[in-house]
Amino acid sequence: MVNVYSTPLTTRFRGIEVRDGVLLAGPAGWGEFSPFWDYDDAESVSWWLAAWEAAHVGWPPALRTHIPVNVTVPATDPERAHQIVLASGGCRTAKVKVAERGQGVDEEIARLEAVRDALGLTGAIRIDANGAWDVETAVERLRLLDRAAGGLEYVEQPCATVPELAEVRRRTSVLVAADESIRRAEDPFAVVRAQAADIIVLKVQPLGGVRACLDLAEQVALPVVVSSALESSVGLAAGLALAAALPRLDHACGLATSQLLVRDTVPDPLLPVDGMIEVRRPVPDAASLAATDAHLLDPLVAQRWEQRATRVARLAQARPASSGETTP
Ligand SMILES: O=C(O)CCC(=O)C1=CC=C[C@@H](O)[C@@H]1C(=O)O
Ligand SMILES: [Mg+2]
Repeated sequence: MVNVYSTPLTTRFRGIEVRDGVLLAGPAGWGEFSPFWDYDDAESVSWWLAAWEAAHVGWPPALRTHIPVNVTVPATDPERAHQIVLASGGCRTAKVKVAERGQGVDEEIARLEAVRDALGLTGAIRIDANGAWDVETAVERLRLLDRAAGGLEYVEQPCATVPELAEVRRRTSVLVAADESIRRAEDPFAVVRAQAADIIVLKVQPLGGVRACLDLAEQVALPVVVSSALESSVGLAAGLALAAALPRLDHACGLATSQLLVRDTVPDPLLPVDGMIEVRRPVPDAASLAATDAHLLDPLVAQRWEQRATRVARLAQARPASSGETTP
């Protein structure tokens, strides 16, 4: 039986209210395999490779001991957004979700004003539209939201496609970060060729592991923000390992998302203190595994994960290995 975890989220995020996934223990430590349910088996192979690397290979040496992180503010009302920032463990950067279906610009402005109020004048605010805007909407919204925030550090994935990102980047002074255009792209270098981004967001699981991300960062040669895929602390540790191993790290990382989970899979979750998370690798124990055990909470979900992990592991084994890679 594999370890399947499940936990409610404190606030609805990315359209989901529960986070679940598989935890693997191997000779190098624990790994997490938790592709969102909208990723099919083929797209989930890179998530499997990241978990396999964590459990069987381990990560390159850390160059730093603490990583500055952003608090992640879901598309919630201003009062709650304010509270989330104040309760963030001293984060000096906030990433605020915008472009939520059913919400309008007034709600976004109110959210950003509340976040600025909670952060004070010196904090940084970034926003993430998850590709929801067309170019005209992006240019217009950025003008309003930049003002409401008292200055934006950057906008993450304002539009869906690379040409659109490039056009937004040309037409606004707000810096543009690429997320989905890197992690879900056939060709992550299209962003570079089109000069479509100032910053790239790297997520360890969708990009196939810490080493794969380090290689990508080297080749892309743009500033990097390491962000989570909303994992439990077992998966977050891989993001921290990447942030710690990057030769350069100029921005806070999106790794404080254990704060969005009602329960974590380890007794000592990766949470910020003074806006930084310590680079370490927490280990699940019997109590934390039992408290999040999907076999007890939702046996059907546990079964779906076991089947999914088996299918995706098979696909991972069947794929041709790239040169120098340790294969599962
Ligand atoms: O970057 C952060 O602050 C936290 C992670 C985060 O925002 C995301 C994690 C996983 C899925 C995404 O919808 C979302 C993102 O788009 O960056
Ligand atoms: Mg994003």
